[in-house]
Amino acid sequence: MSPGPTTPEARPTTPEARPTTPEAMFRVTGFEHAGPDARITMRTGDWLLDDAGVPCSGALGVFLDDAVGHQVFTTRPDDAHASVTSELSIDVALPPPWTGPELVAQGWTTSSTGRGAFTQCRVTDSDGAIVAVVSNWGRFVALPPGVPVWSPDPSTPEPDPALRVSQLLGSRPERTADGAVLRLTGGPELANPMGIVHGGIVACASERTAAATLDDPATWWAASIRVHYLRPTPLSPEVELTASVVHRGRTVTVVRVVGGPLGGRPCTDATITFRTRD
Ligand SMILES: CC(C)(COP(=O)(O)OP(=O)(O)OC[C@H]1O[C@@H](n2cnc3c(N)ncnc32)[C@H](O)[C@@H]1OP(=O)(O)O)[C@@H](O)C(=O)NCCC(=O)NCCSC(=O)Cc1ccccc1
Repeated sequence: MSPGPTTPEARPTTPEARPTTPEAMFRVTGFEHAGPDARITMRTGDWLLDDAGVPCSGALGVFLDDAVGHQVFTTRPDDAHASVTSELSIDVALPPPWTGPELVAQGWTTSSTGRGAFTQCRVTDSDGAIVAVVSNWGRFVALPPGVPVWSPDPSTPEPDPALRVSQLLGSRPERTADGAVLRLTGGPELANPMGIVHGGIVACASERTAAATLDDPATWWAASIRVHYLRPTPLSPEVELTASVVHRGRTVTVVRVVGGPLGGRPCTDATITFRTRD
């Protein structure tokens, strides 16, 4: 069945009407490095909420991709190189909601080669409870001409704090006979500095698309999100994410989400595992 276009939202802008960034949308700040270790924070707020007002694991995508991705970036061989996420594994240890006002990711480099690094981080909430454990196979790539070396900009203005995940992504998934589909119309707010869709945005959109296949979403939470980034996801034409249910159990549901440009080759292949909230 071919779905119609998903419901578009107004594109998030900042109070100054400047385009925002994935980091500003999801309140990811405080990039700190001390030797081989990293510390990054995400404030909690409405940007963690789904349309029903329930916090969702996908909203952690940008934060967690940055936490492990920035760790790879800092080990790049020189300023002529950047890094990309090749495979991201997010294990969410604690069902949401998580205690705010902030979540803290502490990361490290587990191993590195000339091609990239395997990095990991552990995320805690403001009670000190472990929220997630994350791994990343990151790869060095030549920095495209004209792209400056990435430096997180804490001065980027943030959009309206009342905006929830689907409003920040700019669209909602639709359930289909086979699963669910989400179409990202793709603006600069979804991109990383290299102009491709941010890996954390793909992780978030994949989890949101997978959740749309659930019969009673409020009774489930995404306990793991694993994304293979097969090739860069371009911002245009629109990006289509298609979810299909691999297994629908009583307490565990596994959903596969494949993403890429509409009508084009797949760029990402994600597996999301939902568990019941009991
Ligand atoms: C490089 C590798 C990871 C591994 O590749 P392998 O499998 O060994 O390589 P293979 O040569 O077989 O090529 C396979 C396909 O890949 C394409 N391609 C390869 N190299 C390049 C290149 N340099 N540039 C452009 N395309 C390249 C290549 O043309 C081919 O596609 P085709 O068949 O022609 O259509 C690749 O899978 C890839 O780019 N994945 C996507 C990663 C991604 O988008 N991650 C998420 C965003 S990261 C993020 O947001 C984090 C962040 C946050 C904030 C700030 C900064 C960062």
